[in-house]
Parts: sequence; C-alpha cells; structure tokens
Amino acid sequence: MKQFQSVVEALQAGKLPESSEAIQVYEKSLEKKDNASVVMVKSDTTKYLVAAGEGPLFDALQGDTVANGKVCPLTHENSKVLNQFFDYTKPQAFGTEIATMGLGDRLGVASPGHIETVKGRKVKPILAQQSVRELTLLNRTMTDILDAATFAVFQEGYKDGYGADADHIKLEKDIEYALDLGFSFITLDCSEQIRNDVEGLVEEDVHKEYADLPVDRKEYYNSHYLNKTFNVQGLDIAFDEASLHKNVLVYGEAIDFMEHVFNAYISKAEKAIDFEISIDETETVTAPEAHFFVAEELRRRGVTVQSLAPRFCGEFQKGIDYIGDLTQFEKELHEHADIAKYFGYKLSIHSGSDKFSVFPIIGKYTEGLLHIKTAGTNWLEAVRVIAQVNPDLYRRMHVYAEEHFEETLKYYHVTPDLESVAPLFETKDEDLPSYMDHDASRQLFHVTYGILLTAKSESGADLFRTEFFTTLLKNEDAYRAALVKHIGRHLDLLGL
Ligand SMILES: O=C(O)[C@@H](O)[C@@H](O)[C@H](O)C(=O)CO
Repeated sequence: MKQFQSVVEALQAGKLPESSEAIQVYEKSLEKKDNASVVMVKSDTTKYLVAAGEGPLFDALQGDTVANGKVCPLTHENSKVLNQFFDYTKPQAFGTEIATMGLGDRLGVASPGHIETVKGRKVKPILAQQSVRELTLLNRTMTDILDAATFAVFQEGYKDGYGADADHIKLEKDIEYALDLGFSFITLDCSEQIRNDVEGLVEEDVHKEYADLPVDRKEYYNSHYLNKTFNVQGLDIAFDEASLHKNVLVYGEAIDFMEHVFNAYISKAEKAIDFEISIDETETVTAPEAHFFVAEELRRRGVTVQSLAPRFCGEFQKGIDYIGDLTQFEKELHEHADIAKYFGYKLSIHSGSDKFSVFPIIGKYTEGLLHIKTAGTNWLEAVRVIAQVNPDLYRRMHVYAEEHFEETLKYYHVTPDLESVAPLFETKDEDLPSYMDHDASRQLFHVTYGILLTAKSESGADLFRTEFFTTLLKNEDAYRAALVKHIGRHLDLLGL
C-alpha cells in the first residue's frame, strides 16, 4: 500500500499525481467533486481508484485507508459510486440522430482503445455489449460488463456519452434485469419466434396454414396488404396472396412478441432506451419485402424501434470479410437502407467485424442512419498482441483452440478451412502475429474465446486466463494502438 502514498499526497496538495515505476497514473481520469479528488492508477497489473479529501464522494468510495486517503479496488460497489457522482459514466440512449457502433468487449479491457478510436468521429460507442451466448461462455454477468465500461470511461475521462447493449436477449426476465441494471439499449432476438420451416413448404400448404388463422387476423392482414403496392423511397413493394401468406407465417408470431416486449417493458422504462429488433440469427434471409412487412407492422402497432437488423443475403460469418455476391448485396443493402430511412430507424449490421469489402457500400446507402455491431474482432487484436509479446502463450492457446474447435460449432456458424492454417511448429515466433491475418486462424480463435479463457488444468488452475490478462495489461499501450488501427479501419471505410 506504500506505493500509493505519493498519489494520495499529490491529491491532497491539489496536484495531478505523477506516474512512477511502481504506479501508473491515468491522468485523464482525475476528477474533483466538492472537497474530494479521485484518480485511477495501476499498480503492477491491477487498477485502483485513489481518493483524497472529504465529503460524500470520499465517504461513498470503499477501500483501504492510506495516509488519510483511500485506495479502492474496481468493485461493483465502487462502479456504482462513480455512476452516482459522475453522470457521464452511466450509459445513455442515442436514438437515431447519430450512427452508433457496438464494440462488445469480451475481455473487459478493450474499451479504453475503443474510446480513443471513436473520439472526434461521427459515431457514438456502445461500449458494453455482450450477447447471452458470450456471457455464458465467459462466465460473466451483465453487471460485469457495465462495471468494465464505467471504469473505462472514467479512466479515459471520456464525457461524450456511451451506450450499453443487452445483446441478443430472448427472454422477458433478461430484459427486465437489463433495464433494472441501467442498460440503455436492448436487442430483442426474435429468432425463436421466426419460422424457418415456411421456406420449405409448398404453396398449397402455406395457403392452408394461413386459412387456419383466426378470421379477424386474416382480415387485419388482408385489408392492409393484399394486392396492394407500397412505394418506399421510389421502390415498389407489392403483396400478392403468396407473398402475404408467407410473410405472415414466417414473421407473425415474432411481430406479436416485439409488440408485447415494447408495450410491457420498453415504453414503460424509466429512461430512454434504444430498442433494436434482431431478425438476423435465423436461416431465413430477410428479403426487402419481408423487412418492409415487419417494419410496417411495427408502425401499425405503435412500436417505435431505433434499429432493426435483417439477415442479409450472402454470409456474415464471424471475424472475416463478407462472403457472397457483392452486386446482389449492394442492390439489397440499398433497398434495406431505404426501408430503414422510410420508417426512420437505423439499419443494424450484426457480425459487422471485418466486413471490409462491404463497408463502403454500407456507408454509402445508410448515410449515417446506421448501427454496426462488432465484438470478437477486438479479442482477435488482443490475441495478436499476445502473439507479438508472449509467443509461448500464443502457441499453447493455438494448440488448445485447435483441439477444441469442434465444440464451438454448437453455438457458432463458421466454416474455416483449418487445413489452410500454417503448421504451428514450422512458424517462427516473429511470424505468429500473422495468424491473425489469416481467415481460418482468425475464425479458430474468434469462436474458441470461451473455451480458452475458462480452460482449467486437472488441479483446477487457469490454463491461460491469468497469464493472458497479465500479459495484456502489461502491454496496454500496444493493445490500445492495435484497436485504434483495426477498429479505425472499419470506421474509415464506413465513412464515420
Ligand atoms: O458473439 C456473439 O454472440 C455476439 O457478439 C454477436 O452475435 C453480436 O450480436 C454481434 O453480431 C457482434 O458482431
């Protein structure tokens, strides 16, 4: 605790504490409130808040007393104290006025780099964003990710606002929980209500199933759509019997669910919430006409959304560039973007990491009415840093990832050609970072993050986790620079 004494003394003297060999001071974090000062520091690889002075902020922070000051660990309780005294550390909704970027931080240490990347750009960061799948695979909670974002904005002295997305939520209890915690963005995943089997039905069976719907439902849909054409920003979208019946069967139940969630939770929330509808994690590609149908139903039912994520043609696999026909993609993306503009919400692009060949198209047609969601790509940049500075750890993780890859196919759809990955034992240490430039090895790591970071030896010790985080935290600047470059490339191509 002695190493903190000079920090406390500087705060007491009203000065900015200086970094020393033992302590790194995050200068931008220095805050004064009433008669107290607080700053974030790092000792070895652990971060703390150091406070001095008196008054409600000083009293509320919990920690060990050092020279009449306090050294406070980055606990949930102390994160709540920051939220209470500094509004900018709380997540907020952004509506549709400015583009947003989901920067899901699987590790809880990427946000400082993300903050530096978005500064001065035409985009706001959604720093806390983890799907239920990611939380489960990493044994993290929604609270953990909110706390990590709170501490990151405090560390960086970042006051321009950030969001927190409870991503891919399927259950009402999780929505309630996320809203109670203070999340500002809810992504409702409707994949369980969307019927993928309708695509395989013969037309006669589609009509038969539609005929079995209650009379008032049929009347509700028929009167509005049947044999009608809607003009959306110059694009004609027409519904005949076949297309109407199909869309009602595929999306009807999902739309009822969206309406219910909006009325029961989102419209009743205590603060503004960015509400996103995700219809992308299904086998059914969202045709522009289907997108229009869902959006028109939301409008008719009074459901306001800030963004909607269709499933686009081609493939948006994790961690690699777009796979598919670029001409077809451009045509459909243009139509999807026009539909989103017509209804006044953002087009949301999921699995948006590394889709470099389509970013210029997305940027061009969405014109900033855009939410782009990324997550695992920042974990891959962390792996690149590990490969640079701790080749031995990289090698052990690589071998383990290869041995356990098959297990990930239960929860991720990726198709890497693992045969194309250069043999590890023939690769020199200095070439290890280039694994993160190769599609198959990127995907290998992209989906094995949970397995790697929770792996245990027979005695129950962490196989990689502790060494991974220690290495990364000792090389924070390298990680920050890698993120600024890599995420910055996304934003440059999107024109943001
Ligand atoms: O890996 C996950 O579960 C999530 O990060 C994604 O599905 C997320 O919604 C996303 O699309 C991020 O690119």
